[in-house]
Amino acid sequence: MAELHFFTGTMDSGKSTLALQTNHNHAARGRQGRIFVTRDRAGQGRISSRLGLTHEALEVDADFDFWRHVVDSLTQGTRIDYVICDEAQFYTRDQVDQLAKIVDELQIDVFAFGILTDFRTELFPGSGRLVELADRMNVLQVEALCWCGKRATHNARTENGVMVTEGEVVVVGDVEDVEGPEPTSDADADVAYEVLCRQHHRRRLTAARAKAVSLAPEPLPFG
Ligand SMILES: Nc1ncnc2c1ncn2[C@@H]1O[C@H](COP(=O)(O)OP(=O)(O)O)[C@@H](O)[C@H]1O
Ligand SMILES: Cc1cn([C@H]2C[C@H](O)[C@@H](COP(=O)(O)O)O2)c(=O)[nH]c1=O
Repeated sequence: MAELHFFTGTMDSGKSTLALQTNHNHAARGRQGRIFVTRDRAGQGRISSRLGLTHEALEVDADFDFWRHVVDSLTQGTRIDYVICDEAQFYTRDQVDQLAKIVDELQIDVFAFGILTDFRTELFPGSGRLVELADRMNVLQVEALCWCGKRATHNARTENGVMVTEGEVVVVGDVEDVEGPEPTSDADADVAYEVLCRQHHRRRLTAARAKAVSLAPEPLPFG
């Protein structure tokens, strides 16, 4: 029986790597796959992993109809045994419904990969629908870590090095090196991401801020 699989984890937890490994393992056994992505950091029509692997993929926009695309391909005689979907958090709820229909009606396996929540800790619509519909939901085994050493569970956004909790939901970007940039006050905000444990996300305590706080001089013992 075909299944709808949803693999999730924070940013930088290895989802794109696993997507490309999954594709490799199926293709190595002669299965024919279709690979889809939307708004990868590497640009249009590519899946890229921080381990250096990249693969071309079909770019999905908000109007793309997975069901139509797969049915048309099959009608034209193209074989499709499985479908890989990266950055699935950006898909619409309707698109995730189409993926479920592909599994149920066409018996094609779908492997979707994406982050669960945005920088405000709210579910992305596509990920929410995947949680609702997936046959199997898998949390990545390679844990990304907060600067404190605990498992990172949340994706924080920084602008000019300062954590923010308001703004556009979709801003393509990457995780900074652990300490992050020095805070600046440029008009054009430099957007980056950092993975944190829940406690440090709640307290808005990024690696850079934790370092600044720990280096602050002790208050003088007045009075
Ligand atoms: N230089 C490196 N050496 C070993 N592993 C690395 C290196 N750089 C990145 N990685 C691994 O790649 C993971 C990120 O993979 P990626 O597929 O890009 O993540 P995601 O798609 O979840 O954002 C990191 O968690 C880490 O395990
Ligand atoms: C938290 C959050 C992330 N994004 C963007 C940033 C990246 O381009 C992708 C996640 O990619 P990854 O392969 O999992 O690292 O999502 C966003 O647009 N909005 C957010 O709130």
